[in-house]
Amino acid sequence: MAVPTADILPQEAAPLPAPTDEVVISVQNVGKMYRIYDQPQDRLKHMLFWRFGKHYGREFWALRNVSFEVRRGETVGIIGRNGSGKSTLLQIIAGTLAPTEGEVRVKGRVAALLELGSGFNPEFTGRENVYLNGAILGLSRDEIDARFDDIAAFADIGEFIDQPVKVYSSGMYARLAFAVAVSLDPDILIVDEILAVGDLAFQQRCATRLRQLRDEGLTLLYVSHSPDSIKSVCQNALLLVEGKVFYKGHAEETMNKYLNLIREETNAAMLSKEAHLPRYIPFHSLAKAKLRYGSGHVQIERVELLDEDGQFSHSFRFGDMITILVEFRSYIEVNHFSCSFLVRDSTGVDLFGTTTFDERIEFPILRVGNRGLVRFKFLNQLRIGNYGVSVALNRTSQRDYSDNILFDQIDGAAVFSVVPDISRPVHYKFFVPISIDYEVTFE
Ligand SMILES: Nc1ncnc2c1ncn2[C@@H]1O[C@H](COP(=O)(O)OP(=O)(O)OP(=O)(O)O)[C@@H](O)[C@H]1O
Repeated sequence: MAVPTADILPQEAAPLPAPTDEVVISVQNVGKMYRIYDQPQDRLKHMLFWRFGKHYGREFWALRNVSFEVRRGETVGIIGRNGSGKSTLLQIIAGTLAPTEGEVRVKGRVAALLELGSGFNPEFTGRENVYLNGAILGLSRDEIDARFDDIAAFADIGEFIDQPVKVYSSGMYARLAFAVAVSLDPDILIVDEILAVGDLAFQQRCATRLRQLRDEGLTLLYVSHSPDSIKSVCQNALLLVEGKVFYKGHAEETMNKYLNLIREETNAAMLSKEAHLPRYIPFHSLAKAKLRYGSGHVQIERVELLDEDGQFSHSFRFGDMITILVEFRSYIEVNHFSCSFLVRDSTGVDLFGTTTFDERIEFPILRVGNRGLVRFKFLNQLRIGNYGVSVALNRTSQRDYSDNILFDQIDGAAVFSVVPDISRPVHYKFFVPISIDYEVTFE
């Protein structure tokens, strides 16, 4: 078997180049208002009479009081529910939409991959659009000539490059748009969901390219609905809720806030069906954990990592048995209790884990004041690196999780590292036991 060469081996996330202090995007108190008309004739009336101070229709603020700064070399993900204002914000920063109020300042050459249909002239061929976009970004014909083959190779759309863009499928369009944007050396790249339309191989190529550009110091704004995709590409992230910045921080923290928000909404809906339960019990123990959420009806009291000898440890080798110990206490009576864990890599991407419910373990009914513990034991098959463990307590009895209540979840409840063991290299993210069989024919 060919041994993978070092350059294709995934490395432990190298420290990213620190963003400089230079602010390249400054968004100050930005708001975007749309007027919503209940009757079609109100639009006309508004156009005719607003000058005289008479307004028709309702104001709807897609964005309001949005302020933040992005430094050169920073990679910022933007997440939020449908309609939270992500695309509006990107369009305002890209300069294709004017804000109703506030100010945006952008320094440097910007390439924007916004929604399908923007950026290319549909009547021109792919080739002509490449030259058009290059010219808009300030490149000379020679400079574009020098890059054209790379762009065509990355887009990989064959003879369609000489067809008008209007006959492209959405995937082809996205391929060419991405290839053009990343090949023209922008200082700032703005990417909306557009990548989601390409096939999986293309999405992976895009993600690899974005990481490469990020490591070379590109400033990136990246909208996606996938927390994992944001965590793997961005250092920091913004969470938009109803047109406002709800949180800005490290990408993993922001994604946790986002998932938390969704879980809290689901929890509130679920708890409202169970009128006998208090809505929320304040956390008593481990309460300082930063990324903790849930209803508090059952609470995590302690999380420890143990080695084979039952000793506390935060450092393991390949092949070691690791035990995650979770102690909990119940503040209500609970039927269908379940405990789960999840291991994440150093960029926050979820790797593996399970729930006692999925493993078909049935707990007795917990009574008020009951304490208990769960030990998850697994053989460490991870490569060298740092890992975080999230732990959660739930109520679940349905296979589709439709009655799920999240009692308590602590992200990063424990951390550990896997240290080198030269006798057993692990080339990719983790190893799974593999049986190998071979045949050699001798002539
Ligand atoms: N031209 C418009 N007129 C009226 N309302 C609009 C207009 N464009 C956008 N909106 C509204 O502004 C809000 C924000 O829209 P936007 O497309 O920015 O959200 P988003 O977070 O990108 O959503 P998604 O995840 O669905 O793409 C939505 O409620 C949308 O309906």
